[in-house]
Amino acid sequence: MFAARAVFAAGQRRAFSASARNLSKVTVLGAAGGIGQPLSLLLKLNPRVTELALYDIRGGPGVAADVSHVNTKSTVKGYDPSPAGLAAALKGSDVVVIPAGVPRKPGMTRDDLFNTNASIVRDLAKACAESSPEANILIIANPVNSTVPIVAEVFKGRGVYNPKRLFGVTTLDVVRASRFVSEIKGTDPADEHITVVGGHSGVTIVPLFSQSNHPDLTSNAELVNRVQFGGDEVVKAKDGAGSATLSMAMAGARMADAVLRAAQGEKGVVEPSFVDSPLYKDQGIDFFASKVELGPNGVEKILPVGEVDANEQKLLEACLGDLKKNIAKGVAFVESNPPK
Ligand SMILES: NC(=O)C1=CN([C@@H]2O[C@H](COP(=O)(O)OP(=O)(O)OC[C@H]3O[C@@H](n4cnc5c(N)ncnc54)[C@H](O)[C@@H]3O)[C@@H](O)[C@H]2O)C=CC1
Ligand SMILES: O=C([O-])CC(=O)C(=O)O
Repeated sequence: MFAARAVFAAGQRRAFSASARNLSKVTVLGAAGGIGQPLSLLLKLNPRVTELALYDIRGGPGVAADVSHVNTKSTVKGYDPSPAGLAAALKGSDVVVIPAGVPRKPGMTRDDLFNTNASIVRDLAKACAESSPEANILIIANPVNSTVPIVAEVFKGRGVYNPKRLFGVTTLDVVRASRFVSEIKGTDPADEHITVVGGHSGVTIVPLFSQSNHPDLTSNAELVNRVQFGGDEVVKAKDGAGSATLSMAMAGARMADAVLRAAQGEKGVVEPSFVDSPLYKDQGIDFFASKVELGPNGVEKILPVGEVDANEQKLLEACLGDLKKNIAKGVAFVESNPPK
């Protein structure tokens, strides 16, 4: 339970409103994968989850049987890999987390996953639009900069798009940034709150150290690079066996917990996320990751990027160019390959 306490502790100190709704079904699509399994375990340890629905094209019921023996109160059910199984897993869900999709191998960029993962995410989005149109949808599958716009387009096509309920999970970027800073400064990472904005790949990941406890780090190019390419470090070390799974499960569980805390009435819950955002719409960029205040209806408020220094301004410019292309690619995919 220590891990769960560490992941969920922040929320326990805050007050809940009287109208809090405390029943929460959470669905994991891709539950038998490298991320899906530890994520399902962490969700089973979260007392805010009352029903856990685990779906995968292979192995969902096995993971569910295993996790269901963990002695916390929530019920766990695994679903058959059929359209009916998927629909049942989604029905009545409050939060759907999607780590379904292939991971990188050394030498690949996240964009190299597009050809495989775009259609996986499109088809799962269609199922969500049909069976859980009002759920909060948390996208982990890469490339996040393109898969989130894919989900938005599918929902728009079905007339059920609610921009307040769609989240690209970028939590791992702030988790890494706070850990890497703590290693350099010899501090507790729990005290290091690093804002990371932009997107979730390479130069679209923009850490804003000028806004942190250590503004001097803004000129530390090695650190900036490590945050932007932290995923590559894991891909290289796993040497063909995939990408980050355990740290990602922790980050995904933290994001799901934040959404649940806000849904259950807690005020002032802020997490970073890649969302439909007004911040750079005037430049034709419809999605952007920044700090987001969560509420009972999903996105409550998108916080501005805030002041940045000259180094960060350059990073932001590089980010926006790539991001625009990644988003356009997702939108174009659904236009040319609509879900059946
Ligand atoms: N957002 C982020 O920060 C991060 C994202 N990722 C991404 O998460 C994704 C998953 O990574 P891993 O869990 O390591 O991969 P994995 O290959 O271990 O697991 C993926 C799972 O998805 C399942 N799956 C495939 N198609 C499916 C479908 N149509 N419906 C349901 N399940 C389906 C597979 O059977 C498998 O169990 C990758 O795209 C990876 O790049 C990974 C780390 C961080
Ligand atoms: O690097 C990858 O491919 C997986 C990922 O998104 C990350 O670890 O941040």
